[in-house]
Amino acid sequence: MTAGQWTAVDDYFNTHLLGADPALDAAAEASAEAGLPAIAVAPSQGKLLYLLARTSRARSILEIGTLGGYSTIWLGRALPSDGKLITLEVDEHHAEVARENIDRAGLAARVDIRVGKALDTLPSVREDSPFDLVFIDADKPNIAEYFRWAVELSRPGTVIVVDNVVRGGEVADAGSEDPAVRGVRHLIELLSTEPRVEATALQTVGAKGYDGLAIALVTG
Ligand SMILES: C[S@@+](CC[C@H](N)C(=O)[O-])C[C@H]1O[C@@H](n2cnc3c(N)ncnc32)[C@H](O)[C@@H]1O
Ligand SMILES: [Mg+2]
Repeated sequence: MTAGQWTAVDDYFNTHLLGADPALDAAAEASAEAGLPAIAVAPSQGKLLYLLARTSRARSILEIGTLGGYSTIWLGRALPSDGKLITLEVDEHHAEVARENIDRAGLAARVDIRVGKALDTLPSVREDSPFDLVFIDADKPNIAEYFRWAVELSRPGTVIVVDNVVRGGEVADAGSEDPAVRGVRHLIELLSTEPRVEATALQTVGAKGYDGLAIALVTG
């Protein structure tokens, strides 16, 4: 299997299962033009988030790591018109680009972007909890701490999704000194010992390369 094949299969699935999407295409283009890094979820992963939110009938969503709002738009679309999504972003420029993208997608009324380090802004979202779905996609060294917060802000039935847990396969290396790998390994340890969740993790390939995500259900 080559990266070319992964991309071809992604293109094939996306053409048939996702179709044209002017608002998301515009968000991706505006983000690239504004100089944001190309680290948003892939379209098929965005749709997975959307489907998970629909499946769990989410009315309130918390996202950690907004970038240009690409995943925010997917998640925001899954909400009913009176639903709410809070997204946390440290970079004011990213947040500004996201605001425009989310506005263009017609979701401004449902989405609240809070700027600051997530560990500083998370206490402020306690009053909006419990959330029905939490998507963690920010800096990886703090990923376990974000997961702890996600569980605190959940109820039984909440779905927690954590992106980018494979780190090019290095996650299996117990000796890695990469802070992102160590952060993810800390998360996996927490997932295996936290009695209030059941979890799994999946490796993924596609146009955006090799990576993976963890999914947890809060059970107690
Ligand atoms: C991978 S990107 C998010 C991609 C986005 N979820 C998507 O798929 O469209 C990670 C984002 O987290 C932000 N970030 C990094 N450290 C952060 C922190 N301590 N608190 C909040 N956001 C942070 C970065 O600025 C960046 O915009
Ligand atoms: Mg990600």
